[in-house]
Amino acid sequence: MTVTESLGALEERARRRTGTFGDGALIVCDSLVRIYQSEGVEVQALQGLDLLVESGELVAIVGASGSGKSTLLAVLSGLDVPTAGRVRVGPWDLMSMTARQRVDYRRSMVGFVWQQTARNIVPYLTSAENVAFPMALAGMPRRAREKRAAELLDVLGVGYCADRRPAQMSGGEQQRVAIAVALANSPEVLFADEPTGELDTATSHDVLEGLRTVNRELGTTVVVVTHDAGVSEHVQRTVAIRDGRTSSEVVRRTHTAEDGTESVVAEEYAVLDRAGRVQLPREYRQTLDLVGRVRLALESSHVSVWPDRPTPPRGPHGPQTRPHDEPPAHTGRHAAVPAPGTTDEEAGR
Ligand SMILES: Nc1ncnc2c1ncn2[C@@H]1O[C@H](COP(=O)(O)OP(=O)(O)OP(=O)(O)O)[C@@H](O)[C@H]1O
Repeated sequence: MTVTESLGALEERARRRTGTFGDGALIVCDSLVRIYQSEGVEVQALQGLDLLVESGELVAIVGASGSGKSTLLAVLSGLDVPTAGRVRVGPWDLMSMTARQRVDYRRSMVGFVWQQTARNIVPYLTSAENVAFPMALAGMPRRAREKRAAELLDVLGVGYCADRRPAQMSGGEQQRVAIAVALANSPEVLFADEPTGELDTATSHDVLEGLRTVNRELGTTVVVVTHDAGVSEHVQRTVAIRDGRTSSEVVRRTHTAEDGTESVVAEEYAVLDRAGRVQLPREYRQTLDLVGRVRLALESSHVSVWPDRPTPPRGPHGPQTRPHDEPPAHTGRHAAVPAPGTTDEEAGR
């Protein structure tokens, strides 16, 4: 098959592609924008953020202070409404929910663990009573809620804390009890906002492992927002947010060698957003001196990016074959970035 034929086949496939962004995903954030007005100044906390989370995933969202993590979680938890975009969690459209639906969503679909333990658990109740409390509000009979509270505390490895009040437990134990409280009414999704923010490294490890156990054993989808760089060891996928957009992802997979030995392989990806934008890592840009504009070339299996430097003349006296480190001659498939004529409207934004 020639390169031209193969590109034609790719283009035909692209034309046939249908469906809405995020079909089938449990959580869909599509071009989310959140603008705050503060003393006459506009702050764009989310700048067209795209994110998909599948049912059953354990995902960490990381990013520097101010990158938009808490804003995203406030939107996903139904506490805040974005300025523009589309956001759906399961069957719930978070852009158009009524106040009543928002309460139902927060009671039945999602659970929360916050950084401040005092926000998660009531100080004068024991751990077992704390976990049973949301079940009592939901009308579950006493025996059933006592049984479920004991089971959840066991799953989180804090069964021995059942009769203790928060002041009689360490910060890590309190956060694991908080996870059990959040799971009391069997939410499909658990959101955790900096759950290890006030903990030391060893205790943080226990809390993150608690989230992993919940994901594995109860099948709950977990989204954890954190500064904690060590989090990627505990999750399948780490999504990095920069300037209110997803910028890169690290995916961890278990690789089984021919002799049966298993190892975990972490691969880093750049994120291609809905408008086709991708952020090149700084070290790539510096190494190849990519500044201002670059040339793109569509190949049969990949896209290459070339520095914008003059290429040697071609023709009867020029090189007949293309050296390995030069872009191919212009075929109409090259473009400066952004691609000429590609407006935001055309990109569907
Ligand atoms: N209520 C608000 N009013 C005005 N600006 C806000 C408000 N909330 C957040 N911002 C701004 O939006 C941007 C994103 O904030 P956000 O709290 O989402 O970031 P973050 O990544 O969670 O940061 P941190 O890790 O420090 O909590 C920041 O510039 C912040 O100052």
